[in-house]
Amino acid sequence: MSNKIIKIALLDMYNGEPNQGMRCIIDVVNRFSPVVSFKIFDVRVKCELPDINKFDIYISTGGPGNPLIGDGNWDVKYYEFIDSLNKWNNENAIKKHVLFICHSFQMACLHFGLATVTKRNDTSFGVMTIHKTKEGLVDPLFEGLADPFYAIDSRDYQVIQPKLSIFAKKGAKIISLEKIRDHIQYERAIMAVRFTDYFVGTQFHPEADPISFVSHLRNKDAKEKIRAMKGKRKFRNMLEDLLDDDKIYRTNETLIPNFLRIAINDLMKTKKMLSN
Ligand SMILES: NC(=O)CC[C@H](N)C(=O)O
Repeated sequence: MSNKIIKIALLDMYNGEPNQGMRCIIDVVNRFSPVVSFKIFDVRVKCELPDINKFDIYISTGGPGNPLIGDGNWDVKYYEFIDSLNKWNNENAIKKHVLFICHSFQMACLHFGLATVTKRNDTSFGVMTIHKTKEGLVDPLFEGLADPFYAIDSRDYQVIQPKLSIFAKKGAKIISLEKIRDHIQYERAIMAVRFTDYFVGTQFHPEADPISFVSHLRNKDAKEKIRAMKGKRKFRNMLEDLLDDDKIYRTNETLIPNFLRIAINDLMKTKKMLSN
């Protein structure tokens, strides 16, 4: 493995299915290539998980299917792995920073007992507005993003019914929420959680770039499905949103870079302190 100072593990949760997420995450991580190197772990197909002694930063991706169900093997190991990172952070000065995206975010919320995960009535797919909570307004993950900001959402499941007493007990915070939906009976889903100072997760896809979205829509069936779901006008508006500098481009250029910058600064500081 390379000698670059900071080592990143990418936990591929895509179960071998074609996706845009990995390419986008690698693209963002490569913007930090002077100081970081990365390695990919195929969690669901090969049950691969990194050795926590060897990596500083972890990005756990989105993925297909029901987040409540694993195969009894990779999911058990994955949860044990999260526990071992948490334990590490409680016992060591040099911290492990983790970003959980979409499927991984849902699994982390379940694992920490913070909320309920249910299937939505319909798929959520497209450019969405994401609303910061009061705590989200001051969270460094969102620095440089407006309120609301825009992100790509792609999911059938939702994290709802937060158990606020468990949030309080663990010091976790809801930092963003879904837009207010048309029908009043729907609760707004949780779109991002700060689990600890070092673990944070988003329901949406902060790695997505406009090209990845358009590539997805080159599949005719996918395109027709989304167009039928949204109606022609909303579909066209969504395509226009992709071109705006301050929407998907802004989120792609801001959120994961914030996460990485915060983690790298913290690691450099503590590693230097300990070597003095
Ligand atoms: N893009 C994703 O990671 C989707 C997460 C989950 N499989 C869902 O459908 O809600």
